[in-house]
Amino acid sequence: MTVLPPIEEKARYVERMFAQIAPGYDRVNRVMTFGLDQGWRRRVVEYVAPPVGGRSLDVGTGTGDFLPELAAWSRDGLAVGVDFTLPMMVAGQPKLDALGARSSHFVGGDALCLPFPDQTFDAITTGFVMRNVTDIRQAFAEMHRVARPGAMVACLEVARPRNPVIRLGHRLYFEGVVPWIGQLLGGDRRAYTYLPQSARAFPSPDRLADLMREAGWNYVAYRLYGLGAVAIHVGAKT
Ligand SMILES: C[S@@+](CC[C@H](N)C(=O)[O-])C[C@H]1O[C@@H](n2cnc3c(N)ncnc32)[C@H](O)[C@@H]1O
Repeated sequence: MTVLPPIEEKARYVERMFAQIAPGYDRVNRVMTFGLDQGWRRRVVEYVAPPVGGRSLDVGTGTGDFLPELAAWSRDGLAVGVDFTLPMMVAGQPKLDALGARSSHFVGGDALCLPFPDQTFDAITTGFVMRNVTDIRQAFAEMHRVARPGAMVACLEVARPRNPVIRLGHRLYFEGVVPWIGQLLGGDRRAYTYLPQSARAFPSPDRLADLMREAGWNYVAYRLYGLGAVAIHVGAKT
């Protein structure tokens, strides 16, 4: 049975879902990915290489898992996480407090209409967000608008392994086990049923690369990680 909402209800559905799972979100992520998710995020930040003193942006930041790494790279610069689900950012606030950095901030806002002027950021990241937006091309176009010339974007998202055996194992795990992990550790089976279903409906890595190009990004390329279960796409604003 599908739990995917109709497109016109998707944004509201997504916001409500993440508000509900916010307190257990990080815990479920670590368990569900066997602790690999933080390594993938570090790799994403390496790809965009925020310059010292520069400004970086994480779109759909959730609990702000990218922000400590972005802040570490830009040191006395600025790291901003934008999201439209307030409880996710509230759950992540202790991470920013622990940084003790005045230069990391959460901002409420929509990825499809970012609340920043043109050419503001030197580096842009986004992780596990594009599956949830109603218009992927528009989200990448907004990132392109707020990027300075020379800035890089990197996008971490789920993918479906190409090897048929791994693909089958991945499907059994993702569709059979993950919802139960979500129920046990996050208290919400439905949200973790949405996850594999939204992943199935998500464009292939090649198609996602095309959408980035159509949104204005140049030198778009991607690499697969986690036996092909996730992809990191990168692009540059020239
Ligand atoms: C799966 S979480 C990912 C959080 C974080 N990026 C990470 O790596 O863990 C997806 C996040 O995207 C946010 N999101 C989805 N659509 C959005 C939109 N249109 N504008 C802003 N945030 C959005 C959700 O609120 C949620 O916090």
